[in-house]
Amino acid sequence: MRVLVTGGAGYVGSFTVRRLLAAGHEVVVVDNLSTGRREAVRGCRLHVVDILDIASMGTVFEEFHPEAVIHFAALKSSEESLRDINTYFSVNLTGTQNVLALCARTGVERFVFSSSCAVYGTPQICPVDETAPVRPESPYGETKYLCERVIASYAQATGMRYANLRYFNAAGAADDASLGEYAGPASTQLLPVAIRSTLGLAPTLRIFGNDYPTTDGTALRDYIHVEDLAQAHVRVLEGLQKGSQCGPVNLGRGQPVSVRELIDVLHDVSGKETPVAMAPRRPGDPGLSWADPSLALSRFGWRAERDLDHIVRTAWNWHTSTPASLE
Ligand SMILES: O=c1ccn([C@@H]2O[C@H](COP(=O)(O)OP(=O)(O)O[C@H]3O[C@H](CO)[C@H](O)[C@H](O)[C@H]3O)[C@@H](O)[C@H]2O)c(=O)[nH]1
Repeated sequence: MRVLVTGGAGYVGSFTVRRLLAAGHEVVVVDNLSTGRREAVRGCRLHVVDILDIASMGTVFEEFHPEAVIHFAALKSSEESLRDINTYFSVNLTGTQNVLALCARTGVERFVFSSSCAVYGTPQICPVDETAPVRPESPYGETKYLCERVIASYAQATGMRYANLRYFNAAGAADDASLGEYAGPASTQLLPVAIRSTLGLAPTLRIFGNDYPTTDGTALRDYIHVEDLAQAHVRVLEGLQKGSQCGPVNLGRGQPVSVRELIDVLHDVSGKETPVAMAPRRPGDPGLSWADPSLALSRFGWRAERDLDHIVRTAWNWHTSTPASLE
């Protein structure tokens, strides 16, 4: 298949591109390199174009004539979105509308969207499945849900097949440390922040909240290895080709892990102590959020294969062997 990947120089995007190429697909990447890295794209063409620049995007679509689009390009911090609502709606929503308009114009048949568990906000029941009410708690989560709706409308009008993949907490790196996340000092994600503190590159790791209704009082999340996420994109894309049609699909391991547990595994992997201090809950953070991933298994035969130890070990190896990943 000819697959156009927006945001293919980013974290999950670059792993997905690598797997698409390995599966024999023809891939073109569009990325404005605002957070993505040129060096993360190997073996296919990279167009440095912004999804808000519809004229340049149109040229790429007309030259390449993709049969499928995987759309990653977006801003992804709930916290930042509270401070910059306009930019989030512009990049995430208007950007997605631009991509969809071009898909409709050029007859793209399959569309896979990078959505988020943020659409659920604080789930009332965990594990949360795709029938749960949608209640985003940040402009970021709101944009992801609105994009899902716009995609459904386009699909209804054009017959395009689609899937909205709701990721839980993406983490980890390649087994051979050849690819991973670039998590600069502004990153707020638990694992890179914890690794930074463990290496003495940042002050004490603050644990946001120890009064949640969990066994150790810290918040529960569903960490999923980036290679498993990448594999899911390829599986879903190929599944859509065979005729299955789908709206939202959770991508998680279905295993709740507390902040404390993750720090303990990091200790086992690194052999070092992570300096920690308790801090108040972070505003907007759900205490508990983990997936029921059974729909991805029944519809697409996909399930996560890598465990928490693998996630933490590959992240540690990547960040310690690639210091630029933390700069
Ligand atoms: O320094 C830190 C950073 C995080 N945490 C805790 O660790 C857990 C995970 O936090 P992350 O920031 O790693 O992840 P979130 O679950 O907050 O965010 C994830 O889900 C969001 C949607 O809700 C977005 O999709 C985001 O990109 C994705 O990383 C949370 O309980 C958080 O409070 C800490 O205790 N200390």
